[in-house]
Amino acid sequence: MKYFFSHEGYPAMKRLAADDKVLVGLDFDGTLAPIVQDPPRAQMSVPIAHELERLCAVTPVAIISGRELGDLEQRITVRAAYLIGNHGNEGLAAVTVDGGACRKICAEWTKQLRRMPESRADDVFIEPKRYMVSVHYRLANDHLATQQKLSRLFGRLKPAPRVVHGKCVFDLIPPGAVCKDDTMSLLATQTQADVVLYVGDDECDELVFASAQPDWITVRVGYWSHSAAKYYLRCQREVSDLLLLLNLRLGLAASNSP
Ligand SMILES: O=P(O)(O)OC[C@H]1O[C@H](O[C@H]2O[C@H](CO)[C@@H](O)[C@H](O)[C@H]2O)[C@H](O)[C@@H](O)[C@@H]1O
Repeated sequence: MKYFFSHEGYPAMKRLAADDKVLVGLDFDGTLAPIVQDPPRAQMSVPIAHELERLCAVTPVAIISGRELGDLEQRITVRAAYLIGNHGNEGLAAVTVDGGACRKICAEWTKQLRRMPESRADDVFIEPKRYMVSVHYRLANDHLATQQKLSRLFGRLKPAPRVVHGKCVFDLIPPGAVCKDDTMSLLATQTQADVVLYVGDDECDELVFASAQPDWITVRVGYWSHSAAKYYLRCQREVSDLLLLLNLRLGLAASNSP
């Protein structure tokens, strides 16, 4: 993994030029918004919101989140080409998932989990969504022990979920539902982009990094030695610098100057 804002990141920056069609994929929590203890309080900083608005005006931007679409819409007030919830299961016409079946499975998992005494702890929060169930444990004192306890519970769920581990959260994905890797690859084909850039920070985003085409520019927020991303940013605050750079490269700054 190379630091994006270094001479090693320069070839990637150079590819982000105004005469190419650049598709920008962005994750929300941990990327556009800093991680906070209380999920409803997550929001973009003013510089990030400002740069994102400018970027959306010049190039197709896809914001892909594990959040529900309605939740995401309240946090993203700019007009992005694609606003996608539940990792891709909401907001993208090309994804044809059986919503009714997913909802039934998620409701069933929620019921099963709520019946298990181990998941009723105050420090575990079950967030049922339409296309998946998220189980949060940020408030737990012992993260490792809680992770292990929850993983054992998930092994008892019927039907068996696909489990994706985020930041102090497990996403339980029903059979047949898509994840961010499927979503990004679909978008790259659909938009016929010359250059694809994807920025994210957790395990769902690692699925995109790992399945990316060799020429995609993949950027992880926060260094992790096992990451499949080519580049990293040191911290979430650097996302605004990346967006600013994109806006400069894509020519918006020039066209806005008096
Ligand atoms: O795909 P993302 O946009 O990264 O969404 C993934 C999950 O993000 C949210 O949870 C995470 O952020 C919270 C606020 O910072 C934090 O408290 C939590 O511990 C993180 O896991 C969101 O609440 C989930 O619904 C998303 O699935």
